[in-house]
Amino acid sequence: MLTQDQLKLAVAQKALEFVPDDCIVGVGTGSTVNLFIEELATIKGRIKGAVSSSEASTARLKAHHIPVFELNEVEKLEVYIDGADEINHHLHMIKGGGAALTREKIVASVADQFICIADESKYVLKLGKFPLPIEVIPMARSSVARQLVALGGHPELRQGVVTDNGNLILDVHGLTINTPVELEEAINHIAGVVTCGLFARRRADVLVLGRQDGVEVIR
Ligand SMILES: O=C(CO)[C@H](O)[C@H](O)COP(=O)(O)O
Repeated sequence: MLTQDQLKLAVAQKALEFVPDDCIVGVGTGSTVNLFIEELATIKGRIKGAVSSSEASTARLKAHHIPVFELNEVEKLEVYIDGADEINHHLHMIKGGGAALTREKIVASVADQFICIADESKYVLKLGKFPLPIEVIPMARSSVARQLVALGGHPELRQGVVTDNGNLILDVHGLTINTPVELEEAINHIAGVVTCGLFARRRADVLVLGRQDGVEVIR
């Protein structure tokens, strides 16, 4: 029986197959991506560098002497590699467990291919068991929370967390997510919401899924 960490390592290693030579790689955030950064360091001679989605990933990339580019210096990325908190068979995701959702969504938006790396515990029939993270401008915390309650959710302020952008995270429990694209748009239209952790409009293109019987690639 492989542990969750062993499954994460297996998908982090497999993800190298999706990294083209001479490219700048979009790099996500989280424990699975941390393992991917270790793997990326072993092939750093064949890439130009990375665009990072968080201060935490930037620090890890730099510690491995992988050049980190500002997104503003780069027109597009061939590939963006990131984890997820939940992913369904449409490759819609919930992300933001590491509070990096806004920068993740921005970097993912300029990538040709979004490769999601995840262990099988993340693969779900229906999104929503994992509370939906939403990045909120601090002054709008209460007004946004009230509108999320009107949508059927139970928002909870993530204690002690300030995002890399200086904002807050509301974790919304109990939402029924029947139509992820529509819900993502509805939440993103609430004044004061910076980004919602649904990645449905820009879903993953490939899921590299770590299972007990091997790594499965789902497109
Ligand atoms: O969205 C994220 C960070 O904002 C991560 O991708 C997500 O939380 C999964 O993290 P982990 O690989 O540690 O399970």
